[in-house]
Formats: sequence, structure tokens, C-alpha cells
Amino acid sequence: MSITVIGAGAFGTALAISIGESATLWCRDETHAAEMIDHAENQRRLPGAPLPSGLTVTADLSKACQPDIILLAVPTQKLRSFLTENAALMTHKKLVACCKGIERSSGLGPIGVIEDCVPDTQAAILTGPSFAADIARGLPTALTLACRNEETGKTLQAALTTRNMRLYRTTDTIGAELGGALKNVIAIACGAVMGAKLGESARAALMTRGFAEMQRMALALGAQAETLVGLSGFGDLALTCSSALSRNYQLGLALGSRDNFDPSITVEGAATARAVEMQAQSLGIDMPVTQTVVALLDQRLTIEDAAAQLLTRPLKEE
Ligand SMILES: NC(=O)C1=CN([C@@H]2O[C@H](COP(=O)(O)OP(=O)(O)OC[C@H]3O[C@@H](n4cnc5c(N)ncnc54)[C@H](O)[C@@H]3O)[C@@H](O)[C@H]2O)C=CC1
Ligand SMILES: O=C(CO)COP(=O)(O)O
Repeated sequence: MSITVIGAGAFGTALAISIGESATLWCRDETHAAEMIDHAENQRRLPGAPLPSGLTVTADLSKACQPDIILLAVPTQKLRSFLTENAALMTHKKLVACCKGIERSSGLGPIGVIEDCVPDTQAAILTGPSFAADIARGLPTALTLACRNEETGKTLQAALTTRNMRLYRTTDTIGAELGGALKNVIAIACGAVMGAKLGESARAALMTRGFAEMQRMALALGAQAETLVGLSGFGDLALTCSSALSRNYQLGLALGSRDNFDPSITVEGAATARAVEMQAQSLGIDMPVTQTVVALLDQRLTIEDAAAQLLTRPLKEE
């Protein structure tokens, strides 16, 4: 079955590599597309990962959008502008969000954004613990494919499972979206703890209390508890909070150690933290770790003050 991947970033390229010769990889920049074809590699975004010989790389969007299944691997905050501009090409397709975040302007997850921009579509999300570099190297990974329509979910699960990506299926799109979005915020917090050398015990505490607030928010918005303890929630939280390969964790490390961080790097958790903080406030949900991350990002709090603030909150039951 032919499949198109929109977005020749690290993740889109890795997905296209794993899908192999039935994949078309669309890149918005013609020069970049030509470079990828010449070098059989995406040297800008995923160096060291050869593109399989049958993989089609193109900058021609109408050519790329022929297949019925389209994977959208652009950052969450860019998804709306891409879809708004190109909605006509996306209508009646099966659109699979391959991004993790909450849109800052609307508070919607990727599926909500897709449904807003392309009403005649069946939207799904592919999420879970998986670094682009691991997928591209053929290392084993397991992800969640969430789609409200069970039949479409089964079709996508079968079409997108590859020899190194094992897909589990759920109809709980809210849980899958929120798990992937919220874990990035907690990963920033964990990176900050490690960057400030506050210790692994502190990181484990933050991961656990961060997971508690992920669950509070997700359940309040209608997610199923089982989804949060699955690959898209706990699974991705564990990966992202413990690996220096994660860009969200790297941003946290930089905040904690007061180092500079390249603002061009895709870090979904920063915008998501702000979107989630606002939503939590309006819903009356207690999310102290997320609030602290926003304060650190805005430089309203030092890491030392942040730790002191979290440690001196009123004592409570677990
Ligand atoms: N890199 C990774 O290991 C993983 C990334 N993801 C998710 O994948 C999503 C994308 O991340 P990466 O590929 O890593 O980022 P990236 O920064 O490597 O690539 C982003 C891509 O989106 C394209 N893009 C940006 N704005 C666009 C627009 N308006 N229209 C069309 N294309 C646009 C860029 O040209 C670039 O090719 C994020 O939501 C991330 O959380 C998920 C799992 C693993
Ligand atoms: O989502 C990811 C792994 O599952 C990638 O995390 P980063 O976006 O923090 O690099």
C-alpha cells in the first residue's frame, strides 16, 4: 500500500525509511529534496541513515498526495498552517498525525487541528516511545496508533506496521494525544533537574508526580486510564525523561545548567507547557510541575527556587 510522509524532518524521514519502498517523502524545500535524492540520505535532519533505494523523495505536493494514507510529520504548532494551505489535497484521505503536542492558539491536539482544517477526513495519531534515530537504524520499537473509527484504525495499524515498528491500536485518541504531548513537558522538568545536578532521586520523584498530573489532566478531558499507562503515556514518559537523545530533555538540561539552547531545534514541550497551563487553570486542575516548567521557560524562577517551591507545597496524600 503506498503511503506518503509529509515533512522531511528527523521523524518523517525515519518513518519513510522504515516503511521503505512503498513510501513517498515530501519535503517543502526543493533544494533539500534534491540533496536527499543525490546523497540518498537526509544529511540535514537525520545524518547517517541511508534512504532505501525504492523510496520516493519529492517537493511536489500534489504528486505526493496521491496515496490514501498520509502521515503528517510536521511540528504541532505548524500543522494548522500546513493543512489550511493544502486542505484540498488532504480531503477524503486517512490523515495520521505524527506529532506530539497541544496547539497553543486553540488548546487542541493534532487530531482536533486536522478535523478543524480538513473536515472530510478520518484522522488518527501515531505516537509512543521511539527516537527517529532508532527507527531509522532498524532498531525495534512499539508505538500506539489511535483512531476513533475502529475499522480505519485496523487498516492503518496493518499498513503502518513494519519489520521494526510494532503498532498497538486504540480508539482512545484523547488519551494517546495527551500522553504524547504532556510527557514532553515533564521531560523538560527532568532535564532541568539533571542539568542542575539535583540528583536521580529528584528526577524519579518528578517523573512520578509529573505522571500523576498527566493523568489528572487526561482523565478530566475524557481519556481512558489504561491509555495513560500504555506506550503513548508512561512508555514515552520513561524514554523521554531518561535519555539525552530527547530534545525536550536537552532543553531542560540547558535550563538547569544555565546553558544556551538553539531555538531552531524542535521542542514540542515548550509551547505545549503554556497551552496546558492555561487549560489547567480554566479547568481548575492542579499541575504544579507544568506551572514550574512555564516559569522556568519564562525565566520567572531559578531552578533552585523551583525546587524549593515544589518541596514546600502543602503536604498531601499520594
Ligand atoms: N525526532 C524524533 O525522534 C521524534 C519526533 N516526533 C515528533 O515528530 C514531530 C516532528 O519532529 P521532527 O521530525 O523530529 O522535527 P524536525 O525539526 O526534525 O522536522 C520538522 C519538519 O517539519 C517541517 N515543517 C515545519 N513547518 C512546516 C510547515 N509549515 N509546512 C510544512 N513542513 C513544515 C520542517 O521543514 C522539517 O522538515 C514532532 O511533533 C515530534 O514530537 C515523534 C517521535 C520521535
Ligand atoms: O517523542 C520522542 C520520543 O518518543 C522524541 O522526543 P524529543 O522530541 O524530545 O526529541
